[in-house]
Amino acid sequence: MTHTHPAIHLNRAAVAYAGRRVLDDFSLDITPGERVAVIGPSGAGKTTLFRLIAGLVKPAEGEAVTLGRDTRQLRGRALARLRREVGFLHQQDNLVPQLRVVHNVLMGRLGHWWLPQALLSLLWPQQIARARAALERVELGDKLWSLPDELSGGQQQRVAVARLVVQQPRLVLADEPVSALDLRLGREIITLLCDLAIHERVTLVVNLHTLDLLQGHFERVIALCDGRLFWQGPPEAIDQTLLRALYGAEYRALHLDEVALPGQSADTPDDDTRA
Ligand SMILES: Nc1ncnc2c1ncn2[C@@H]1O[C@H](COP(=O)(O)OP(=O)(O)OP(=O)(O)O)[C@@H](O)[C@H]1O
Repeated sequence: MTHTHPAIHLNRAAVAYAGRRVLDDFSLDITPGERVAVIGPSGAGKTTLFRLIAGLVKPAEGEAVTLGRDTRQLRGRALARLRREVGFLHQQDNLVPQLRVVHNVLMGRLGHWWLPQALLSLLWPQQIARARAALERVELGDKLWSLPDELSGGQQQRVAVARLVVQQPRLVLADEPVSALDLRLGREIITLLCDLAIHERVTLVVNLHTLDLLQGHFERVIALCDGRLFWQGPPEAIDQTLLRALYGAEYRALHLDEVALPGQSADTPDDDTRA
């Protein structure tokens, strides 16, 4: 199926909390299947941007259209349909600790099931083969019956990716999905997300604090500062001058001068360079 409209269309959108604007005059188009990283200093509005795209907050001004639906108009069933088509991945707490991995993965199907099937699945998981296949894709096929607490942080994030696999969303919004992981594990998760985006033609938007992971994964980077679009372009165009201007006082504290940027091929780690 071809989608003629952009996956995300923001037109001069503004978001305010208690009268204070935290996103302003924000225009952005993201095409279906595009892989985009969102960067910027603390408090720049990155999470708010994700909430706007997901329809969790409405624009105070301008418009926000996600997967062809104007989020200002969305209620009831239309909102539920959008939720089914948008997959989320957070920094942590993606899994329900009381539920075994198989149930957590199959929660990705909840939006597709009728209530009786969802309830039945809690007693005896429906579509175990589907859950197992998704877990094998993230190399956790042997953890079907484990509890989340029995898994490492990296494994828990991979289970959350397996849940996205069974959900089959058209758009994945990943808000700091690797901030709690070390660089190697973070790279694994970003690679899995990008593989999902490439093979299933899912649009992927990732709020990324670990700038070393821009290398080889994303087609476009969007930089936010003070609630506005500060810069956008290909990862290779990012240099230290841009990072210093974008992050200001945080530049040194975050050791951004040590980041391996995509444009500095001599210093970049040996990594997957598909994009
Ligand atoms: N629910 C809320 N009520 C009031 N203010 C909020 C709320 N959520 C966020 N803010 C404020 O909006 C601004 C943008 O916050 P947001 O979480 O979008 O930034 P961010 O770029 O994701 O930051 P970080 O990288 O630190 O997570 C901040 O000043 C924040 O304090």
